[in-house]
Amino acid sequence: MESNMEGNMEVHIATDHAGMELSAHLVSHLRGLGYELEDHGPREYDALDDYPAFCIRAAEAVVAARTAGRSALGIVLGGSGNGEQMAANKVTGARAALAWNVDTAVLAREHNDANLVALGGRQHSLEEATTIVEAFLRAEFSGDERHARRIGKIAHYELTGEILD
Ligand SMILES: O=C[C@H](O)[C@H](O)[C@H](O)COP(=O)(O)O
Repeated sequence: MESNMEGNMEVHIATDHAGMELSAHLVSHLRGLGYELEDHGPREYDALDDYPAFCIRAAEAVVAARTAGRSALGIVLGGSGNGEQMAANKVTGARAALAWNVDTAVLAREHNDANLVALGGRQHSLEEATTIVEAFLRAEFSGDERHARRIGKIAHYELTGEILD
């Protein structure tokens, strides 16, 4: 049974240069709250770095942990969060949602069972982004049949190429 209790939750984080300040802040803040943080980089600031590898590695780690039965969520950061979300969503089993306020973050968990959140570091203050991320990590999937059914249709297409109406 998954639990979103801080002490029981792996959080995989990745960014590019545009989200590095936010990433460093979140790593330290979330560790302080008791989350088990794994930082997928980058290690050093490089204004010409490319987000796909960092985000794909974080998404792979989230999917692997959840497949192994562990509680895990991911955070991918960039200037807008757009490309980071796209990259993470190329990993089979990843459901990365771009959140821009607390509501979209909570709905991503409650309705879409998102396992990663994407955020734009250039779109929020550190405080606002932290509030959004915390809301995402604390929210839970509702489990409602209609939401599970819709997520199932996405997964079915991902795995088979068949579109279910
Ligand atoms: O979707 C992509 C992200 O927002 C990137 O962080 C952004 O494109 C990086 O922009 P730049 O290379 O101009 O710093």
